Amino acid sequence: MDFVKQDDDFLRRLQHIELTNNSCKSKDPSRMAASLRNMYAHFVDTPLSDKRSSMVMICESERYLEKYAEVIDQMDGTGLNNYAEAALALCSHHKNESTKWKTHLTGESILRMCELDDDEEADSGDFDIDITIQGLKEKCPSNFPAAGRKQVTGGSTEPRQHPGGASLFPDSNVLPPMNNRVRTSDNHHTSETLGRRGSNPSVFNNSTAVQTFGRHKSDQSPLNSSNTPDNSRSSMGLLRAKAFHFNNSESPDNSTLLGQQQRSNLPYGNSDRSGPAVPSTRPHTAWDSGLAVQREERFFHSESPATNRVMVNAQKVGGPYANFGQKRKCPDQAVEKGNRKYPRNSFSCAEDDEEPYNQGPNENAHTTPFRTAKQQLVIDQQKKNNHGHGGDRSHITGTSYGAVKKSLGTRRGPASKFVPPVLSRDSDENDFPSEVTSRAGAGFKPQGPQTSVPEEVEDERLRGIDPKMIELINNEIMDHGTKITWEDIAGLDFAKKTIKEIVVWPMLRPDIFTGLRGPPKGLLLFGPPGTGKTLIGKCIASQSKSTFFCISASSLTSKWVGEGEKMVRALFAVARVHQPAVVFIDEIDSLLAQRSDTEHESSRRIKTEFLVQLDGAATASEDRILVIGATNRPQEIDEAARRRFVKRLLIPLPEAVARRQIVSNLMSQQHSDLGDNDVQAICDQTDGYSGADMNNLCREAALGPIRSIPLEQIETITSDQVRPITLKDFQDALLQVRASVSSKDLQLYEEWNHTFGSFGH
Ligand SMILES: Nc1ncnc2c1ncn2[C@@H]1O[C@H](COP(=O)(O)OP(=O)(O)OP(=O)(O)O)[C@@H](O)[C@H]1O
Repeated sequence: MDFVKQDDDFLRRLQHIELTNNSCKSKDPSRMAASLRNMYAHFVDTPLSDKRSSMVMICESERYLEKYAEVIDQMDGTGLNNYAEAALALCSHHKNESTKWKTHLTGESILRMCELDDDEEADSGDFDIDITIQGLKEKCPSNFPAAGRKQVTGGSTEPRQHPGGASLFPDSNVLPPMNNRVRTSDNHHTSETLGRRGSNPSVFNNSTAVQTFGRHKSDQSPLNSSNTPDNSRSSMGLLRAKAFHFNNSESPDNSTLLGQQQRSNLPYGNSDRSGPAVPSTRPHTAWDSGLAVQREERFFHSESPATNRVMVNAQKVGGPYANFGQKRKCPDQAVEKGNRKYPRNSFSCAEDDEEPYNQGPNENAHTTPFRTAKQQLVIDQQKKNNHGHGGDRSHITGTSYGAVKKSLGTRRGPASKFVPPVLSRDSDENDFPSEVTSRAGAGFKPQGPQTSVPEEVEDERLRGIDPKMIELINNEIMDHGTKITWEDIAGLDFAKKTIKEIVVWPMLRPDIFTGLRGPPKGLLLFGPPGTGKTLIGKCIASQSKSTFFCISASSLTSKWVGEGEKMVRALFAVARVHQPAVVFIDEIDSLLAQRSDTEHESSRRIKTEFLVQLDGAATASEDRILVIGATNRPQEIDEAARRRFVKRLLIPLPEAVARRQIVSNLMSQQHSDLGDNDVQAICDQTDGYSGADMNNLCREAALGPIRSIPLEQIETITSDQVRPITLKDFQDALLQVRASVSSKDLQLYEEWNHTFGSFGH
């Protein structure tokens, strides 16, 4: 930065910016407006004799500009925030929400930008651009050779000669189509003026080039503002992709110039040409960052008549994205019409065409409020989310309820797609995207904009329950996984038999199982982790044709602090509506832990509510709700709660037969050459493995054939060329996957089972 310090002029300008910044802090709108204009004029009016120094000036100025954004953003309705943000965007490449960005501009990137632009210019289509150099407006034919039309030496006012000898700019009033800009080679600045064809030439008393957009009316330079120190204005040659337009005219006519100009002269600005538009106030996207060419289009008007209209346009002049004062077009259209392909994320289709912020000043610029990039981002995000859910669900606050990601009662494993067989509202599903209905399952009724309250609210039993919670339960806690059969659960014969007798049959035939034969309302499954407790819960729901609600107790206590008991109440209420129902509560020990002095008040309330609900489910004989608690730490459960789980079943580690079944089941879905002896060998070596451990072992072994594929073939090899899984793969996998349950823990389960369990063997 030393060379900057030597640059007195630069320092003077920085000082001025600093002063201006201070005056901005006065928060006086009129003073601020004037200050900003002056600041901006200094900012722009730099004798850009050196690319690097101007670049550094931009970098140095950025923090002041960011301050502007902060100060001015607090002032709604002044329009000045546009100004600051636009100026900020000049430096920040749209990263004006961050304080830690670094400019993309480097000496190299700037030079590269010019070269790349040269290439792009050769490709771009025909369109018209007025060129103004030193007050001379000339024209260039679109078919003029690139080399010829790009170089204008010395900022000379002499028309550039066509290689063939003809003047490039024979007639300033008749402007045939041309491509792109003219660059002055002495100062490396770019002259880009998008003027209206046939209009009077704009006057720039400076040999540096200026990039402007719009018709220059009444011989006014677009920078000819009374508020600017002089009429000499030079653009930031480095940032030639951006244009700054100062216009002091109060003529209403001028307010419409820019949009008109743009439509008539730019390739996609023309109404009969379609193409993707600049993603206006969107955050910086990657598609153009390599060129360091950003596009920003924005109009804003000061409320003060004395305040100039300022246009900031970061379009690349004549580039394929050029669009100004024009609604954006869907990129698909562009593809259809043979234009360039653009990253879809950079654009919005359909509904975006309705967005006002991208319209020209003669359209809605006066009536639509300006949005900052951040605001626009939030709006876009909301739109995206709403679309993803098949309707307006904005009534669900993402921070509290209805988060897209399933956060409660999440369980892993294949059963996550269980479809409850009880509810059938298939007719509604057809109207919604498949991902919505599949995610929410049969019990889910997507809501359109008009129906903000779930239909269950209509139910008497849901009176007083927060509709948001109801929806959360429907979407997040009600499980809609795949159907589980008893055969899917290896081993555990005693547990399966007991459950069928005391739970499934009574739920299937409530008319027979009445009175003393009535099913227990609480079932406790305890045992080592990964032994299939959740699997059993899902199987019960599936086989008893019940709706399955699965929630993790720790979520209730930790995530829903202060609302946990409401959640419990809502959960049981919804379960009552969806009878027969199975409420599976994993890690129930964390919900029903024994009382202690350190127990948190909210935890105590949740526990109390849960026991009340459990009692209610038990006493209301007509209710067919089964509560299944699962735990790895049964000894921690409060004795009052334990009493309510009248059946307590140990779900032990799978025996050899069960392990064998697990391996066989999983391998049957894979290409393997395991014989019976191999499977037996695997079972012999996996004593003490849980069902989940066996699952992991098989997964690890299944990766063996993939690992043996040479790296260079991994992209091309077909699936039938992958070798089968062998015993060797399992032996390797056994080194990776160990048993997760200790024998000491097993002993504890056995003891507790012996004391409290419903053991039958
Ligand atoms: N008996 C079993 N038969 C088949 N697969 C099993 C069995 N036990 C466990 N698994 C496998 O292990 C995975 C985890 O099982 P599950 O979640 O039901 O265990 P869990 O006992 O509920 O575990 P945790 O106590 O940690 O919650 C299942 O998805 C399944 O793939």
